[in-house]
Amino acid sequence: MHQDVKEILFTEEQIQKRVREMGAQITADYAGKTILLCGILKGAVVFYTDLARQIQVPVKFDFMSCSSYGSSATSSGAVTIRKDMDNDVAGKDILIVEDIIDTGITLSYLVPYLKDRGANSVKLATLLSKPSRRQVDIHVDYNGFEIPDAFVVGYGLDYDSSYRNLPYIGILKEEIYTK
Ligand SMILES: O=P(O)(O)OC[C@H]1O[C@H](OP(=O)(O)OP(=O)(O)O)[C@H](O)[C@@H]1O
Ligand code: HPA
Ligand SMILES: [Mg+2]
Repeated sequence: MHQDVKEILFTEEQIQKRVREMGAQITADYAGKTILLCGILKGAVVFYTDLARQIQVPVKFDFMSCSSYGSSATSSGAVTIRKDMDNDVAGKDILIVEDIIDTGITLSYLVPYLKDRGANSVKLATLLSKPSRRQVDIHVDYNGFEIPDAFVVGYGLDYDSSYRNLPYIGILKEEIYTK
């Protein structure tokens, strides 16, 4: 285990099992359709590539970049779009893929943004959810795990751009982000 990690919440095996279940559910729900998978850079990348390979209806890949955390452990509250999708979203069935929903500020900004541009449907797949921290009420269609109010890293999730490549999800030691 990495020395900055206090506790492992989900092992590689537990994550893979849950991602397979989510892929099966999405495959069943989208039968006969093509999904435009919109990954939110950068945290979602690891989950995105695993989830996409568990979905058995046609998918197209696309990404957006919009950041609110920067190099902090708390949300700035302001969402800025750094990179938009390349595809025209009108008439498409979009599945937004996120690593985590925390305050809900990022997703509550993105969903109306895409719906207003004429998407046929916009659904959400998040690997993690921290319900105790929610500031905006938002419906998540597919969620992997609910987690307690702790800052987590690994499997794509970072603190100040580090730890994204850890294969598990762990709680970061408080002394790392309070110093
Ligand atoms: O529900 P919220 O409180 O809005 O938090 C969730 C968002 O914060 C993180 O992104 P971040 O801004 O850290 O960018 P990153 O994915 O590049 O790390 C995470 O990947 C989500 O996009
Ligand atoms: O717990 C978290 N870890 C990493 N990034 C995050 N963005 C929102 N919450 C978190
Ligand atoms: Mg981040």
